[in-house]
Amino acid sequence: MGKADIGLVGLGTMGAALALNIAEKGHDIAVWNRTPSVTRDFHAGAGALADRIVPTETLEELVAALQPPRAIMLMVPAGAPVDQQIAALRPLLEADDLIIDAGNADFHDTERRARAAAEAGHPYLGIGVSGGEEGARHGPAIMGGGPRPAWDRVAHILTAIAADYQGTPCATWMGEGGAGHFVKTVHNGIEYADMQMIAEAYGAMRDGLGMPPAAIAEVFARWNDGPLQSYLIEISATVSAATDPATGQPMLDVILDRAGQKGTGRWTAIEAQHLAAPVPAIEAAVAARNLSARLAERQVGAGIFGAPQPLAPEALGIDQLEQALIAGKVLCYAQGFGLLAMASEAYGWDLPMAGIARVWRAGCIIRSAMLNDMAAALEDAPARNLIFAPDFSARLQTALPGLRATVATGASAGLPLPALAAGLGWFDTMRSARTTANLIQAQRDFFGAHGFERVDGGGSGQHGPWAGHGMG
Ligand SMILES: NC(=O)C1=CN([C@@H]2O[C@H](COP(=O)(O)OP(=O)(O)OC[C@H]3O[C@@H](n4cnc5c(N)ncnc54)[C@H](OP(=O)(O)O)[C@@H]3O)[C@@H](O)[C@H]2O)C=CC1
Ligand SMILES: O=C(CO)[C@H](O)[C@H](O)COP(=O)(O)O
Repeated sequence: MGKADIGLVGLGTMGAALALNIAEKGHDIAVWNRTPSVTRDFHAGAGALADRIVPTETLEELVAALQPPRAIMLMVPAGAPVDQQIAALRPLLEADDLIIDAGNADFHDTERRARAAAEAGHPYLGIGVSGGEEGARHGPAIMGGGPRPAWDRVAHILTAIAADYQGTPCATWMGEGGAGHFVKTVHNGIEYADMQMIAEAYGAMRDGLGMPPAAIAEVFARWNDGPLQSYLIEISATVSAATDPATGQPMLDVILDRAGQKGTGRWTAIEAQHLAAPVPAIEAAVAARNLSARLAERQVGAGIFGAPQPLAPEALGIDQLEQALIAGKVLCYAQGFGLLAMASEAYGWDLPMAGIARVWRAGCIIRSAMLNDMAAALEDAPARNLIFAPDFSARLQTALPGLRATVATGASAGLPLPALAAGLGWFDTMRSARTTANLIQAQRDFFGAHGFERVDGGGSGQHGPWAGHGMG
């Protein structure tokens, strides 16, 4: 073999799968891992693809194995490991050699690294890759960010390895700097909300309707044949049907209810707050993961206040729950796309809103039938709130009664449905031509002389007849 087309650092779950995918698509790849035995084992297990893979044990060997101008992809944990790898590689590289961070990253880090690279005259890309191990192996969704010429240099490899949606590769350049990692972050924020809402429907079936996992699995499988068709509903059916080999119990019943998180949902909520973008369903999903971690405290709460009340079978129908999830899904995607639109404007990215929906149609964790219709709606009017697109306002009109019934019934019984309820609260505010923020303004003016605008005009900075009564 001559020099390899691309290099990869980090042969963990994602890196190993991506390397095999790249080799399978006919590109020679040189790989390096911090722990050399991992590289050796990976190469030994690569089967027929081993011929296209160059295992290396030092970064010098990795660099020497690559065709200049080189391109090296990092697939290591976010944060310090990425900075460490850039610092270790840069002195070994030539000016035009390209480093690509393909892991998840806080987009502020990507912006900082991209700035430093640009100042030194080096190309740098931050790309979001979604799809988990299976996606990385057979076709992920790829959200690129950084200088367009750098993207163009590797686009033929990235589009070759990406998922394919009816002939269109799910790999798109999103914009300069940290745009790709920002889009991936919001993807994950939506992922959190989508997963949480599905988990809430599971909770309503398990704790409200007293259904066993096998029956819940059948419901998820049925929903996956309808408007909710998606990877997350599909895998919810699969995991609900699984049995624990050790105990013979339903697998879900032996898994502790404490959810992990690596930080991307939290980044979404933080960025939304920075931009004053309202994404309460995503924030509720992040909070739900944080609450899940407080197991001992929740057990004290259960002891004092008691468990949720079971529901009578006629209190909540499975069809109503399905409608609740359809509405919830539209609402959390509308919030996510709203955040992307605000970020696009604030950071001057000109994000391709419909293109984002198109990239998410296959390969990624949030892939679903609905995304194709979202792409069409965003194509029509990229900055419009998704719930105002005729297709989605019609879906909401149909599904909202189910969401209202689910949230109301759940609240009466004490079933926690924080993301569905937050989605509904956002919707009901979005449809209020007059909210109650006039009272907030009066309160602010009373205690802090902050001023307000009047409905009959006169500009900002007007005051109520309570001047001098304020405390603040
Ligand atoms: N798992 C998933 O579903 C997805 C993960 N991602 C992102 O991909 C990236 C990799 O994740 P994943 O493959 O799951 O992680 P793994 O934990 O499976 O692998 C991590 C890899 O990074 C290496 N590594 C860890 N720390 C350092 C360091 N300080 N310096 C150099 N190498 C280091 C490890 O090497 P060693 O063998 O020596 O420990 C290993 O090869 C992360 O950014 C993650 O957020 C993105 C999409 C999906
Ligand atoms: O990026 C991903 C999927 O898109 C990773 O699987 C990520 O780790 C998921 O986030 P978390 O670990 O916080 O649940």
